[in-house]
Amino acid sequence: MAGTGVFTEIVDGDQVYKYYADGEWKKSASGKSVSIVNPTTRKPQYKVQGGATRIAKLTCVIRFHCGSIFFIAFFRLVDWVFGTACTQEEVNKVMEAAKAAQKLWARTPLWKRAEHLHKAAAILKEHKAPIAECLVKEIAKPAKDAVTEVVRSGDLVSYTAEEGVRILGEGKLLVSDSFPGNERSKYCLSSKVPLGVVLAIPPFNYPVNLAVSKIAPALIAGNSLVLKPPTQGAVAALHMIQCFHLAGFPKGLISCVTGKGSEIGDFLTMHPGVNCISFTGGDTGIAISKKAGMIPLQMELGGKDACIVLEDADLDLVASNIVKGGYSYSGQRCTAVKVVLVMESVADAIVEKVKATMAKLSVGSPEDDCDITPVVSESSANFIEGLVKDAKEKGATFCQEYQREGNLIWPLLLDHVRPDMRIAWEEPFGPVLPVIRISSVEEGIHHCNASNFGLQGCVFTRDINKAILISDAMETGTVQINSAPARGPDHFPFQGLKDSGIGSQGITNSINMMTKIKSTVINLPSPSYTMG
Ligand SMILES: NC(=O)C1=CN([C@@H]2O[C@H](COP(=O)(O)OP(=O)(O)OC[C@H]3O[C@@H](n4cnc5c(N)ncnc54)[C@H](OP(=O)(O)O)[C@@H]3O)[C@@H](O)[C@H]2O)C=CC1
Ligand SMILES: O=C(O)C(O)COP(=O)(O)O
Repeated sequence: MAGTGVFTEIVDGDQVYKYYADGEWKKSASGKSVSIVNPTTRKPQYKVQGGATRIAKLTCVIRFHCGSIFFIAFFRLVDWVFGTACTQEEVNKVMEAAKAAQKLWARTPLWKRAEHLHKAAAILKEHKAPIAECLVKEIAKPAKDAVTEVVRSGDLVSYTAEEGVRILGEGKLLVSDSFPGNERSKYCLSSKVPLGVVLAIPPFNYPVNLAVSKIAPALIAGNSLVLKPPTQGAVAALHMIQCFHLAGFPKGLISCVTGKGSEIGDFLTMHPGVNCISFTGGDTGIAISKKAGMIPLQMELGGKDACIVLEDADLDLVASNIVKGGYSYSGQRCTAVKVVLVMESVADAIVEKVKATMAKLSVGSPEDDCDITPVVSESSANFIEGLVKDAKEKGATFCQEYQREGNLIWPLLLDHVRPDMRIAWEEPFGPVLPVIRISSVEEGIHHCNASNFGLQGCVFTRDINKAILISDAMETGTVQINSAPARGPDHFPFQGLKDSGIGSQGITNSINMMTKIKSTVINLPSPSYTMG
């Protein structure tokens, strides 16, 4: 059970989860806590260190009632000065400890770093049940998917350890005589060295998996790591961190500070002690990339993944992929199918097949492992409802009746969506999927490329030549042929173009991204040619 057994020390007597710094679980001097609301019951479930002060709450009231930018800015400033999440002093200490620990860790043999990671992976998997329980309660992830997230995370950590040993164990030797005008008198040895302190900020929908996808590459490459988990999902992340603690990593190497991103985020992302930021989330990432200093950034942001369906597609395969891709975890995946662009001649058939498959989806609580569960927050449900209302007003065809109870929204397919509707472009992050009927492949590609996002896309056709041409024309980081978009397997490259991100994830790419190249050049007194 969460917070018990090996996890007892991570929670205090008042049932507030502690933050993790310098190898210890601590209570913040802020003396405040933030409640994590269970999306299903809509009641407070857990508490973590940090939290909104009265002033922050007042800020919201004033924003609501008068909306004055001046008042908002003033109260935000007051709020910032008085501090609400883990305090700035605590963050400073975390950064100092991370810097010191990193110097020693970088001198730890690679195979030993890998051993630690393998140990953490095994502990993580051993404790999958309490961590999955947190995912169910904090983010309403269906019970089986919650367990899968933890197991997948353990596998990711182990694979990263193995991959790190392989790719970091290799360097390059360059010789000078390949460049015009040079003799073979210089040998350049280049290898990958750590960046320093990596700041990891994952989103609510994979608080464990998208945390370890940053933690493991950072650590195997010899960096230290500071995690700011999403508030919704923080308790699952703190349990995961305890697994790393139990694996015996040196003090200060890994830290986890909690508190609302809106309050603690700027201080963290602009902290001079941070040498790299790996962020996954929404538009916040765009703002961070403008504020962060001259450090490497890995940004995985939103998406509006298009599914282009040609006349010759296997329609049953298309329908099952649209339902899986559009509605898994209630559409709260950056890689969810977010718009279907189907050729008019097969549109009726596809819509009927999708409707029939959707009718089999169970709707209810994550504890019952339902397919469709409540979305993460009331504000998210309200946002989704706004998109649905807009589509209704503008004449979309509702394939099912719109239903909502609290944060639970029944899966909805909207047919005959047109480009003037918000749902054609915006990311609902919920179980609502628009269908746009197209009369040519070019029209589909044009819609896909007109989006400000460019994460993934997919195309369904039996003609591989057409599929390749379409894939090449789509401005997205990945195109799936005959399958719905997906990030995994986790060693595949994963990247977004345009507003969907900077850099590339995937185990190998993340390890490389969290290192820099260091060269040592040996200058010989006279040219030397092998076997010469
Ligand atoms: N491309 C990808 O791989 C993925 C993209 N996403 C995108 O993320 C969005 C939904 O996730 P969501 O968690 O709501 O995204 P957010 O961008 O709201 O939050 C992501 C993380 O950033 C933190 N944060 C918030 N404000 C700041 C700040 N000013 N500075 C630093 N950190 C901050 C959040 O903390 P807190 O929770 O405390 O606010 C959270 O940990 C969708 O747009 C989705 O498409 C989601 C998953 C994967
Ligand atoms: O966070 C997300 O939404 C992803 O990175 C998608 O992961 P998935 O394709 O494995 O669900």
